[in-house]
Amino acid sequence: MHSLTPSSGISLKSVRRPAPFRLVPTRLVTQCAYRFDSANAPNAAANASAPAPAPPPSLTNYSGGVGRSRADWQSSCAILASKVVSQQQDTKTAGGADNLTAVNGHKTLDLVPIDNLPRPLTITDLSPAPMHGSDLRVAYQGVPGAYSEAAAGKAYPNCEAIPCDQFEVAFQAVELWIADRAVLPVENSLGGSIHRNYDLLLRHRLHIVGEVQLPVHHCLLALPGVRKEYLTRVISHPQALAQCELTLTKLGLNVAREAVDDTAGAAEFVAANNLRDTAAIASVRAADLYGMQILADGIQDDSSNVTRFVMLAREPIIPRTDRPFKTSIVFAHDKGTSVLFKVLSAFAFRNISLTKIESRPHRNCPIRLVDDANVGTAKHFEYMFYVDFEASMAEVRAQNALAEVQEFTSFLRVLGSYPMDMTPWCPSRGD
Ligand SMILES: O=C(O)C(=O)C[C@]1(C(=O)O)C=C[C@@H](O)C=C1
Repeated sequence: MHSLTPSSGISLKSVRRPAPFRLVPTRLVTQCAYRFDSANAPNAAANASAPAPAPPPSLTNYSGGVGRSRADWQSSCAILASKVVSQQQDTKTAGGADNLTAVNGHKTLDLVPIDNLPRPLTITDLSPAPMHGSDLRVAYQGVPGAYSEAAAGKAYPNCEAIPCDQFEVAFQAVELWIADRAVLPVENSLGGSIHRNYDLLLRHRLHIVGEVQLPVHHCLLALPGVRKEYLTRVISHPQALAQCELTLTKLGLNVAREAVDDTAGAAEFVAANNLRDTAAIASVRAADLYGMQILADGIQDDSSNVTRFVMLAREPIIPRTDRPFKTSIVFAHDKGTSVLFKVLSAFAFRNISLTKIESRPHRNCPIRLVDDANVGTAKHFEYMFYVDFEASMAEVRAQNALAEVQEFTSFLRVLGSYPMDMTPWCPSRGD
């Protein structure tokens, strides 16, 4: 896939927008608050699939460890935040406590956490996490005009949307306290699951705190004056290309399809490079932002094209029973798929509906060999199973179902228990 980030050498100076965040690779894993997270249990597959990373170099002298208390966590994040490189921050004064304070918004952070002693709680430790409103910083993958930005706005009206060049960066932005939430696509009604984000949900320790379903209305965008006949290439996010596959053919476009990082980034790329033979599939907002002409409107293969996004936070929300909730879990068993029926029965017996099941390769143990002296060796694939079910973790039936599931699984983690998106159905529009 092409990357359209400024690092690809393409000058985007003509388009004025905040540059997406890019982070230096670093990993930090928080502790999971859910009772059913067996990641810390001996032999847990989670440990195999998401091993606690060695502390990054700047933390190697930090004998207090990471994640033992909220205060430790904040200090660690402050240090890790100093590793953040963004184009925005490059222009600011480099290094120093002031810089970190600006990034994290915690004026009282002690940035030299040398000793083992627990740090006293401060008033900032006790303040509740922001929920809605203009102060909330929400990370998304893509550039302004991406559907993920629209999803962030739907989930948290008036939030400050923070563009990130990769999904992984959006996770890290929350872990490093640069953002309060991340909003990430997990599945589309036409294109299916966004597998990368399932894998990242497991690798990182953020919690799903909500979901939004966004009608996705695609347009074919080209530079002003360009006609369809001039086109030799259409570029967009692979999901968007997949969602418009049939319509592109129906439009009689004999063009190469090329995948890039995000839809709006595709529009920006065409505009910034004055490409008259290339169209982008993106939103109406992207057309406005990057001065593109709409050659065809509503080109998704199905008018009810919807993408489901999840909202992620450092802390889980407290599950409730006064409104419809969904719970997302991931589990594995070292005896392969034979456990699946038992797990599904645990929900069926309690009348709990499953809304989604997804399997992904078990990264640490992808193949299981079963030797039969007479016949040879069977090579079975091993999986992580992701299940969404319609119940809140505050409900006894959900707790009992998971207690039963835990008996059959070598690893079980609750990714989040959160309110379902119950907004009235309104099919895809161009706004
Ligand atoms: O490229 C974008 O605009 C995105 O927000 C990403 C994304 C995706 O990953 O599926 C989101 C919604 C649409 O389904 C198409 C693309």
